[in-house]
Amino acid sequence: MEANLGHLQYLSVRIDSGMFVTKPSGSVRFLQPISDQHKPLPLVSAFQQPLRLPNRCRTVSFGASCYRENISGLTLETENFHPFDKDLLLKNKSHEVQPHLNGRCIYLVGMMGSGKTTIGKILAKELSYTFSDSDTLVEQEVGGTSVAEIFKLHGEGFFRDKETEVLRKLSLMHGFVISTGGGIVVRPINWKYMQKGISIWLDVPLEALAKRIAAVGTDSRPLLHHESGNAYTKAFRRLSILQEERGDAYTNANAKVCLGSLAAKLGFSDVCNLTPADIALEALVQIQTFLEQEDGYSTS
Ligand SMILES: Nc1ncnc2c1ncn2[C@@H]1O[C@H](COP(=O)(O)OP(=O)(O)O)[C@@H](O)[C@H]1O
Ligand SMILES: O=C(O)C1=C[C@@H](OP(=O)(O)O)[C@@H](O)[C@H](O)C1
Repeated sequence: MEANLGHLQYLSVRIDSGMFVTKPSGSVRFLQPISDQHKPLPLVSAFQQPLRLPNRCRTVSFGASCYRENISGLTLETENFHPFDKDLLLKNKSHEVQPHLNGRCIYLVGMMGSGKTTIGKILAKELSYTFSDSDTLVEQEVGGTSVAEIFKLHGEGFFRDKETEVLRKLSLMHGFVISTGGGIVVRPINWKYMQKGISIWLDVPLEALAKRIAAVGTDSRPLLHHESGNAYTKAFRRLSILQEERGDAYTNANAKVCLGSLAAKLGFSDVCNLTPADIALEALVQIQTFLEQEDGYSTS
């Protein structure tokens, strides 16, 4: 059962206060079916209002006004809850999605700095999958040589061949969340391997990518390392060119998390306000939508 949280809402339902959490879309989600077995309070009305705190943490105050009719006269009780627990939301969503994956691997694709590693690790933990990183596997294949060194010593073509070989091996595996290198999308053969699993594109605005990369430096990302200028400007300039060159290769992914749309949905003016947990949750929602379309299953 869901009720929209966009405005002050009045509900007229019988609920047990321990049975709901809020969804990032701004709706209330009941964790269990509501039934008389749970001995709920006879709830006459309830209201809730999303609050924006100065530290950007979203919380929801849920006021419940309950009239108990079994006592002589009416008793009014009002409580406030803070049910916005992202860990719980993530856990619930991954429990919903996990059985429908049938062990299929999840491939995260996106530009450098889009958060494939950060989000991939969260997804792997929540889905009880193993996290892997295609760049790390390439480095291992080349005797522990870093990606930057591989580019310097052998060139990009050599790196791309190793990347494809690593992907071929991964495509035979089950139960992995894989953070891929940003350029993996350019070779059609790589898509053939990724189609064994489910691919999800983290679509992040260039400004945010450049900010993140400027913060950590370009040493480990050889394709961004030549330009002059300050770290943000050179990252932004080079990322724009790469994005242009890659065209719409990322759109081959089965599902997409668009950070711009997600921020708007959650009421943020800037994608920088989105936490990795927000993004991981949205990734699971998008994977679920893909699976529903693919298999016709529904969790609702
Ligand atoms: N949602 C986020 N908000 C802020 N910084 C992030 C977010 N996701 C990732 N980062 C930071 O951006 C940088 C690149 O992230 P990473 O996960 O390594 O990206 P990728 O694997 O796609 O290259 C890291 O320093 C990481 O901490
Ligand atoms: O976009 C690219 O072509 C690359 C992205 C890098 O991975 P990340 O996306 O993990 O930074 C790495 O594979 C290599 O530096 C090339």
